[in-house]
Amino acid sequence: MTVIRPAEVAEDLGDKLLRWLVGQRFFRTKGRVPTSVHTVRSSVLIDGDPALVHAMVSVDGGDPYQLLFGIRDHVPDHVAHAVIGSLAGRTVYDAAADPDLMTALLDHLLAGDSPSGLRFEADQPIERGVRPRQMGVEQSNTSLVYGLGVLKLYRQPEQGRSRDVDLHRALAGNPHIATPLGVLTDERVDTPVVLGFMQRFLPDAVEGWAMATASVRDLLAEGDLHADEVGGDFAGEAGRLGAAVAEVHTALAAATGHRMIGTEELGSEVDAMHARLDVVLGEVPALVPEETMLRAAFDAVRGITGAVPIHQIHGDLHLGQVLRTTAGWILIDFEGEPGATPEQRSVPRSPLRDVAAMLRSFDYAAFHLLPGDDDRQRAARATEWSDRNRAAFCAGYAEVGQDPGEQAVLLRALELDKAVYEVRYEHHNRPDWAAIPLAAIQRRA
Ligand SMILES: Nc1ncnc2c1ncn2[C@@H]1O[C@H](COP(=O)(O)OP(=O)(O)O)[C@@H](O)[C@H]1O
Ligand SMILES: O=P(O)(O)O[C@H]1O[C@H](CO)[C@@H](O[C@H]2O[C@H](CO)[C@@H](O)[C@H](O)[C@H]2O)[C@H](O)[C@H]1O
Repeated sequence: MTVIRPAEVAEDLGDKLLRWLVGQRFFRTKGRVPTSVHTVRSSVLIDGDPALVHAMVSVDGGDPYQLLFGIRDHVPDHVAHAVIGSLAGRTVYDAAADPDLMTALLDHLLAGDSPSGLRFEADQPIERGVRPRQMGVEQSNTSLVYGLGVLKLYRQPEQGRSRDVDLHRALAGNPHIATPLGVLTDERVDTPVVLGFMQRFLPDAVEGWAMATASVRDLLAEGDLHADEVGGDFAGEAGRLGAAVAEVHTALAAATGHRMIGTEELGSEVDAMHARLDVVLGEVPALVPEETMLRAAFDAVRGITGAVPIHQIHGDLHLGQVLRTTAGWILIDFEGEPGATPEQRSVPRSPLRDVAAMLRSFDYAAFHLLPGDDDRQRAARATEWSDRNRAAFCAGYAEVGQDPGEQAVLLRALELDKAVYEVRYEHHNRPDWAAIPLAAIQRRA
């Protein structure tokens, strides 16, 4: 009789696994057809029917993905959508979709001393036997809600330390983060890899992006009223968000250290902005007419005479990374700058970089309904919304931290640098939206 070889489930599934992976949001090797899978390491966490296999699987030799294979003789209806293929008459599927196996997974981890080489270090007591549900949001990882906690499994975990975990732990007790509850580590390798992070689940959380865009929609639906007159005005929230971001910055500076930089280091920042622009100009011809203006805005930073503070910041702040709860604004996902190496992400930065990123996000929220729309009145309303909320955010920030308006030259350069990044991001990922950052750059000419 043919048997399943747990250590080679990925190889034995072969093309079926590749086809499944290509359809997953977390699969990053888009644009070319993958051809091979290789199990870097694996452990059988549960043997029998069902079985659970944890595997780190490399595709075409790239950084491994974290996969959880469920294996059953007969799959119940509720996991039918997660089937990857069959082997030796048994069905193999994505176990993250199976609450029974995910209940068993957490219990296995909490039991400790696991021969599987997976270790869960709890920051707070965690209840056992809780049946989870998958978060079910658009996300690049996989999150499971276990009662009061949400466990995020990193689908393509980074080697070495996790910035997300380290900064959350450094901020433990801060009211503007989701409390860290525990960390899942892979100890089958010499340098442990963080595979998962559990944090307090916030059942009443609403994403800032959802709130902001609902407010914009309310304004655009009104012919006669202004931003401060419509029901869904967001400026109060924008101000509170600014204060929350400033509080987190102050706490990060206190917990992880801060220092001042002068002309020389600012000059290196400017060089980096030019280098990023060089890349995007080569890829997106529509940006070429803005080159002179952009370079002048970057070079203006060389003229800043006073010292500028730097410390650890969020690094990827936008309205999709902030949640409004009944207790206030929460910042999530401190993984840092997307696309950057772990070393680049851990470099201390000006907190204005986060401010600039959030200001860009207000512009996105304002204009996301308008690409391809040349109705001047709607564009004027969107501009009104953006200006009002950007100003409110900065005013809220200034109540707690340094007034961003006092560093207008640096803020402008950072905002344009972010918009250049966005032009490239949209060009590759959401071409319909490329007009949003491009128009913002053109407006600031
Ligand atoms: N602690 C939490 N409580 C409630 N919802 C959360 C929590 N953390 C994240 N979320 C929700 O899950 C989404 C994805 O989370 P995120 O950490 O950004 O995952 P990813 O890195 O996979 O994109 C968030 O946008 C938010 O809607
Ligand atoms: O996946 P991440 O959250 O790390 O960030 C990436 O995707 C973001 C889009 O979801 C993208 O953000 C851009 O679009 C947002 C609206 O969807 C907007 O609020 C941001 O200002 C804009 O940068 C982010 O750039 C990208 O890295």
